Amino acid sequence: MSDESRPSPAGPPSAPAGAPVAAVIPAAGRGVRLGPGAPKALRALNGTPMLIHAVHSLAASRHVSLVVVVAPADGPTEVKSLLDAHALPERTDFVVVPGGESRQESVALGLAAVPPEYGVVLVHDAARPLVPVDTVDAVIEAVRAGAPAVVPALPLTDTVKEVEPATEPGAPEPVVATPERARLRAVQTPQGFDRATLVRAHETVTEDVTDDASMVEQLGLPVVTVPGHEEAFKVTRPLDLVLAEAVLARRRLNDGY
Ligand SMILES: Nc1ccn([C@@H]2O[C@H](COP(=O)(O)OP(=O)(O)OP(=O)(O)O)[C@@H](O)[C@H]2O)c(=O)n1
Ligand SMILES: C[C@](O)(CO)[C@H](O)COP(=O)(O)O
Repeated sequence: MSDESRPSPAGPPSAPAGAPVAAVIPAAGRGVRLGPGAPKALRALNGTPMLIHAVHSLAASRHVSLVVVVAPADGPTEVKSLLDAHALPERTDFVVVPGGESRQESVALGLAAVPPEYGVVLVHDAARPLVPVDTVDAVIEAVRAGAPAVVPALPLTDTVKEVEPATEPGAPEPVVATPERARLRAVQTPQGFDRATLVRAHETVTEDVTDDASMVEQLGLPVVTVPGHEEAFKVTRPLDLVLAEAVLARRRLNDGY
């Protein structure tokens, strides 16, 4: 454990009280599941790039004083111009770094650009552009209260089956088990961390994972949930673009966003 963490002889490492908060936004993915086009984070939602919506959502929290955007490997200049072209809160600093081949690598590159004084680090998918600020703040509050890792989570509405994956696309897959749905959660971002814990997780875990919190689980440290939000959904497939634009239209009607 690094000296940056709060001394905690009896418990897990935790962020120093009142530690400043940085957000790392991985935005370097191609968006293959969305279909052909520009990198997903640069595609427009109601005329504004998804990434700009995501940056606004994180910078809306008065606790977030640094945002590190992890751009497509060949796109930092374009992303810097995009950030310059949009009005963003003056109390927040913005940094852009090039991303890697996988989400995990991109997060590690973004994390390396966070100065050590930021004791709390959020990792937020650019592909979740509409996360409400209350969700962001709930994650920050739980990390500041002493949890080394916090994830926003929602109960599932579908029943989930474990299968023996087919080797050919579309082939029937034998069902192996039906996990008890009441014990399952779908997790979202931002995921929040004591900075030293996240750095250690990225230094230690080398296998592929699909979220950062699972790396902390592998260290044997506790990860806790806070309530997620249905508007924090991930834009993954084309129908998600329709939903995101509908959410924006509803917000515009309700509060002029
Ligand atoms: N090499 C990568 C891959 C993904 N991401 C980011 O990680 C987040 C979650 O990934 P996902 O939704 O899977 O995005 P893509 O990898 O772009 O999607 P796909 O798998 O459909 O290509 C996105 O904000 C994406 O930009 C990243 O920064 N670097
Ligand atoms: C991190 C994440 O958004 C949590 O649900 C998710 O695991 C990212 O998955 P993806 O397949 O890389 O989009």
